[in-house]
Amino acid sequence: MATPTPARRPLMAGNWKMNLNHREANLLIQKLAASLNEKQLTDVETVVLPPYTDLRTVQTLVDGDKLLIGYGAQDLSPHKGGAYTGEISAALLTALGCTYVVVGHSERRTYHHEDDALVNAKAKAALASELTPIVCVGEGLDIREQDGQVAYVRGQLDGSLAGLTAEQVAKLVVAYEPVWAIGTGKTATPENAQEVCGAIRQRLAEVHGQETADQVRVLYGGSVKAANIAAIMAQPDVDGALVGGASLDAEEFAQICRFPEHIAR
Ligand SMILES: O=C(CO)COP(=O)(O)O
Repeated sequence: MATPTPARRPLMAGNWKMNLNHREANLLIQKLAASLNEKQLTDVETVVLPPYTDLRTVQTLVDGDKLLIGYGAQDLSPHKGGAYTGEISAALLTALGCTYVVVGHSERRTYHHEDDALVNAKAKAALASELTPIVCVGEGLDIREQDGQVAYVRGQLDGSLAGLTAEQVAKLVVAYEPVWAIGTGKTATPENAQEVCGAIRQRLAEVHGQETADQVRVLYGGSVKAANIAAIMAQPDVDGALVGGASLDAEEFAQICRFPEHIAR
């Protein structure tokens, strides 16, 4: 008899992007902590990804009040340290208690010309420091209009995860964020999300084996809100969400993290 697949714990990660200073971060974390009880924070892993300048504040709150809220950064340098003006290394992030880091967000790929090779180097730098990379992939509107999303995302995934062992892949998170759905209010349908998240898991299984693929959490991102999270989470290969705009409102993000209650209703 096949061993049952261990359940993947849902993960809701709030990408604040370039929003909220450290005082505003303080307020949002306090409100979030007040809106979610211990069971909710145990059932669904809740993570915030603030700007670098907020990380010390978030660390102080999380440590001081023993909050069950994880945190991390939105990017990191592929280099270990040294003369790289303006960059932040994995070691600087782990020193602040970060456990996650986003790599290859479409805004970095577009505005900073980051390619799969650089995303791959960043994922490796994160893993070498015990940080969990959230590796972002996703097609633009032109590719979606030609129905090329699956092939495109498979290519991005192969490039971004090149040279990683199955053991390393099992530890990371992949986020599927169709570029046309980011900040536009156009959410992919739950079926659109499942098609590509399922294809991501299938590709991971082809390269690293089914057992590894079954451990990887695959998130959907793009105009996720409290109103659409339950339908997205009902898809078998979607294990959570990478939330932008809606994560800046503590109550909205808390409602997203409480999605099992929306499903039960
Ligand atoms: O880019 C995103 C998260 O990383 C999605 O942003 P929105 O939720 O604002 O569409």
